[in-house]
Amino acid sequence: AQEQGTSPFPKHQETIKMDPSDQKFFTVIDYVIFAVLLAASMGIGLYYALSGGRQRTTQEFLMADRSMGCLPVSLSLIASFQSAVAIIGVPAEIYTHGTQYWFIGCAYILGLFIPAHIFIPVFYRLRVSSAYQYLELRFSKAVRICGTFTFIFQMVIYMGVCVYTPAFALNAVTGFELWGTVLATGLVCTLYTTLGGLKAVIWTDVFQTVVMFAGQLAVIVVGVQKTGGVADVWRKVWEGNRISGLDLNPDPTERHTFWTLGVGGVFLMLSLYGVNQAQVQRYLSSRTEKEAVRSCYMVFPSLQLALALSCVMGLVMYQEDMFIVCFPQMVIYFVMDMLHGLPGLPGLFIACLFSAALSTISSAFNSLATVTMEDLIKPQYPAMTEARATLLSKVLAMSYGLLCLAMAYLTHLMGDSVLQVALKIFGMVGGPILGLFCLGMFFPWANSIGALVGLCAGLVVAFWLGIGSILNRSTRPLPLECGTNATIAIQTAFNNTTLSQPSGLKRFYSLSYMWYSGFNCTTVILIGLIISFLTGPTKEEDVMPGTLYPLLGKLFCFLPEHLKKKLCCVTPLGQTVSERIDLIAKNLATFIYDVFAVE
Ligand SMILES: O=C(O)CCCC[C@@H]1SC[C@@H]2NC(=O)N[C@@H]21
Ligand code: NA
Repeated sequence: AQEQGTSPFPKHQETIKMDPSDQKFFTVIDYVIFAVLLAASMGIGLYYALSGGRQRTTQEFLMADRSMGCLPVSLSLIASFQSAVAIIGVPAEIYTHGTQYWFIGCAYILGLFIPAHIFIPVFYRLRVSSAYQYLELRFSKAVRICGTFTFIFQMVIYMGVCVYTPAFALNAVTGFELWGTVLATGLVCTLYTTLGGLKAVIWTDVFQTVVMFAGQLAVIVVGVQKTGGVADVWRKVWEGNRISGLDLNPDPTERHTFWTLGVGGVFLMLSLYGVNQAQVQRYLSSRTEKEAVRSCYMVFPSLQLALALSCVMGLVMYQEDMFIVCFPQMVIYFVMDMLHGLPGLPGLFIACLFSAALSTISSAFNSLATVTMEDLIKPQYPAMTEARATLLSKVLAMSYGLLCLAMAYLTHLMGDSVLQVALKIFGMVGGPILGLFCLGMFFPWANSIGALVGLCAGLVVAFWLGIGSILNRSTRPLPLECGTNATIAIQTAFNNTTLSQPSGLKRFYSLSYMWYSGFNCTTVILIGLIISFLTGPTKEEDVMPGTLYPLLGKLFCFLPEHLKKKLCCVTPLGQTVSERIDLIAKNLATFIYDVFAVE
């Protein structure tokens, strides 16, 4: 095959393992492009380490001096949760299950509108550095600590998946050195995050997002051009009935429908773009609240573009009639097959893959260092000097970097579809955290005990559901196209035996993973409210001003005033904390004056 200059991949190959000896994939220029990506990221890190305040304060290292504009913040918001998992996992999803997943784009409307008008104003006016400080202001220190540890748990696992995915996929197809890549990526990322702080993380995210879009676009252009044009791609895709229509099936155990993606996806988006520290930190690093809201709006078009690029990539792949086993590596297999012989393009795609990974794990490192510093260490050592605090933050970023490499190895053992693993993590852990914040912001009666018990119960139910679904996975048949002729025969036989509709607990376990965020968020709120009412609900006037959002007041705006007053809080969000404190101080002063004056 090499002689004829055709693709080095045999067609209809049963196994995908390529002979790693033929390193013909990468010419020198490809390695150069990959090296340039790492060097440029490193350069930005060094620039911010040696310029501005030279990262001497935690305000600069962790909050970028709250001086950022909406453009870099919005691109950084995209990059934080658009990793190699999406670049590899979404095309694989479209290839194997059709375009149903694209409907998650409908969740982006409310998924960004609600953060822009509810979560950002509350967090911004409280002038916190970490989202979990809100939990202490609204509830208690214990709730804040539990929220922080839950977030750390979620991001550490997610980081491992993000580092491991590109390296493992590349190694499986091209023999690209696995642990060398994991080490190189992890170290470069740890270095520029530790040296340059949030400013470096945001500006490398901007650069890496551009590389990410460029790489995906290149693959699509070459793919369409090789097929002979858009019309041919469309015809093949249509014939292979990859274009799935609007599936309005209300069954919550149906994996992907308009409801699980369009509605369940809203809760997933809120858990990420509403209350996840990585995103909240970016909102808080904006120079004004308006700038933060604008950056949230600007995320919408770029997120739709990112979704469209990865979905179209899955469709372009489909025109190849190669039957290969479906797993994340297949995308690399397809891309390497297609870009073969075009010097520089395989390198560009590798750079795209690692840009996606680097931009996500650097955001994870930085947000983990921030919450560890702000929520766990500073409250214990209030007298710590700024210099020591900044040094400690850098040590934390470094240690999270090394921990992430260890997590990468753990991912090796997971094996599920990486997109599913990532979304399940968000659902199982991000969902309860979202519930905790909603409990605090929308329900004034919620108290600390209710919040604590609600969070713990929510996590227990979430893990019961998540692990139960893995253990009880009725070996759902792989879609037909993903196998060789032999497996297709078996699948057809299997499909004919109508799967007995699971009942009871089995039905619970087969809940679509896209509903995990919504389900777990609701569990935390319900249990939190029940416990709060049982242990004495908080009175609205006792709640720290600025930590409530009158959602219920707005939802029930049609109710008569006296009912509304009783039923839900109507504290106008407009009052900033300082105004409310002044009001309380003035009332207190008058009260004291009255007392003594009488004397
Ligand atoms: O790419 C990843 O690392 C995680 C998978 C995508 C996470 C969610 S899906 C909806 C939203 N759109 C994105 O691009 N990321 C988030
Ligand atoms: Na990313």
